[in-house]
Amino acid sequence: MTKLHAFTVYYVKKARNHRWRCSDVTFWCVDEHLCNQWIQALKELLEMQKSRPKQLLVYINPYGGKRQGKRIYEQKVAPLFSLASISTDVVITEHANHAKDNLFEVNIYKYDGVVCVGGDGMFSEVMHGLIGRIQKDSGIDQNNPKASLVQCNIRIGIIPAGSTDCICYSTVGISDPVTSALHIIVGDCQPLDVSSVHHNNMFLKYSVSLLGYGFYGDILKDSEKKRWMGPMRYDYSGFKTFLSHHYYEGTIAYQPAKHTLGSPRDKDSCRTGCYICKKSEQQLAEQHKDCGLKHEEGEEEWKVIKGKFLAINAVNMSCACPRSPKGLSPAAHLADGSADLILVRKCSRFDFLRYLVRHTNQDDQFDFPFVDVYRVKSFQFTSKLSEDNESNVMDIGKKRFGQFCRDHPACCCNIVNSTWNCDGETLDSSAIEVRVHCQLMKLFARGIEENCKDEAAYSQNSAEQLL
Ligand SMILES: CCCCCCCCCCCCC/C=C/[C@@H](O)[C@H](COP(=O)(O)O)NC(C)=O
Ligand SMILES: Nc1ncnc2c1ncn2[C@@H]1O[C@H](COP(=O)(O)OP(=O)(O)O)[C@@H](O)[C@H]1O
Ligand SMILES: [Ca+2]
Repeated sequence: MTKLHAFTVYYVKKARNHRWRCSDVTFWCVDEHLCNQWIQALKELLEMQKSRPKQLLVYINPYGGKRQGKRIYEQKVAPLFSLASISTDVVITEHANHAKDNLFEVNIYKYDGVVCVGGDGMFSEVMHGLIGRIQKDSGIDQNNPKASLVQCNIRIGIIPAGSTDCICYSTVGISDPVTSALHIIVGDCQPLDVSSVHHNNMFLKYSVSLLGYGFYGDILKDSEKKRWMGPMRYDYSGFKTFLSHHYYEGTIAYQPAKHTLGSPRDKDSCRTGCYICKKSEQQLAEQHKDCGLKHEEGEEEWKVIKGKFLAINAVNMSCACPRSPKGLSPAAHLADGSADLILVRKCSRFDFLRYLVRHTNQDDQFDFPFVDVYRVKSFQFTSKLSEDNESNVMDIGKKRFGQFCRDHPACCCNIVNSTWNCDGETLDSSAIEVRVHCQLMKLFARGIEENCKDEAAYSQNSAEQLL
């Protein structure tokens, strides 16, 4: 009978398996003044949330994964952004490198973040654009492998719409567009280590997830020809590569990561608020403070390993994905300034299969005599082919390996090199120099949250956050 006044509050509701959903509740009352007071108070509270983005630059790869990027963004993400009063500039990419090139042209500083809708390859492109742009604007030469790179404070949000979506899964705990959109809206921030990859004093790429030679390099190379198959191409090429059972000879030199507290065989993994990553953040801040007195990194010890390898994988994060929920290195940290270097030596097909299967169950994939894992802050790799030509792996910077393969007689090229898979894109050189840059960039994420024991009680209590 009486006139009612109302307002609706939208909030995040946590569901199972790290999934977030948007829910709403409407409040009614008869007193108009009281209702307005509530609205005003809530608006002021929201205004105080300084970490929430107001303006975003969005890149959509319409051809990633199952080619659903545009639909996913328009139907699931854009309505949430507008509900949260976020304004967006949207670019639908027309070709590879469109997003990357665009980031060198636009005024990136007017945005609170960049969103990429696509897979790991698309994320990689946006990250290269953003990190490259910041270095350019700061006068840093990316070709110098020893350069101290400038941290990028413009956060990247990943709306998963690719094939593997390992970076999203490893930083959020699930590949789900709505969950990722909500992490962007509430303004989460997760720092991330980035590896730089050089060859011969020339910058090649950055990597945040997997740098893989041998098995994962060969899968990627074969699967690129099968793009029309969509995400299935990795199963097809994976099976084919497994049967081919190629191994590669080479030398690895690495510098152990002595600054971090963890080890790759730890039972605990990196979770929201991880103290090992916090410790690295403190060390980084101290380094920035007394940068004049910085100790020479190059002086520290190098360990050298020669051998025949089925796979060489360097991962900056666990690389968990729906295919392997605990990932390639379950105890790797998102932001500790180190990478886990996994060496799988020549072994039988059966043993290699046992190793692969352990990525999908609870057994320890490092507990094999032919698998070694090291936590490193930098490493170099040279294949046997290049080595025969040039001798000292420690001096790869001075030499010109690229020349060798092209000039080599065709007859030997069957036993040649594999290629590096760098976050889902192939590299042209096999000889590379890699260095981990602690927390070089930031994501709209908070790492994987600890599983709650009582999920039912959880969703009723503190788990809700105002939109
Ligand atoms: C019985 C056999 C079991 C096989 C389990 C093997 C574990 C699979 C672990 C995959 C780790 C993938 C790391 C992520 C790589 C992506 O950057 C890349 C590119 O992803 P994108 O296509 O851009 O989404 N994907 C691949 C397969 O190379
Ligand atoms: N419009 C486009 N046309 C063709 N390729 C594109 C386009 N936009 C982006 N790309 C490239 O597609 C590659 C793969 O995209 P990604 O979104 O990672 O999908 P997937 O996970 O299926 O590999 C990226 O390396 C990116 O550079
Ligand atoms: Ca790391």
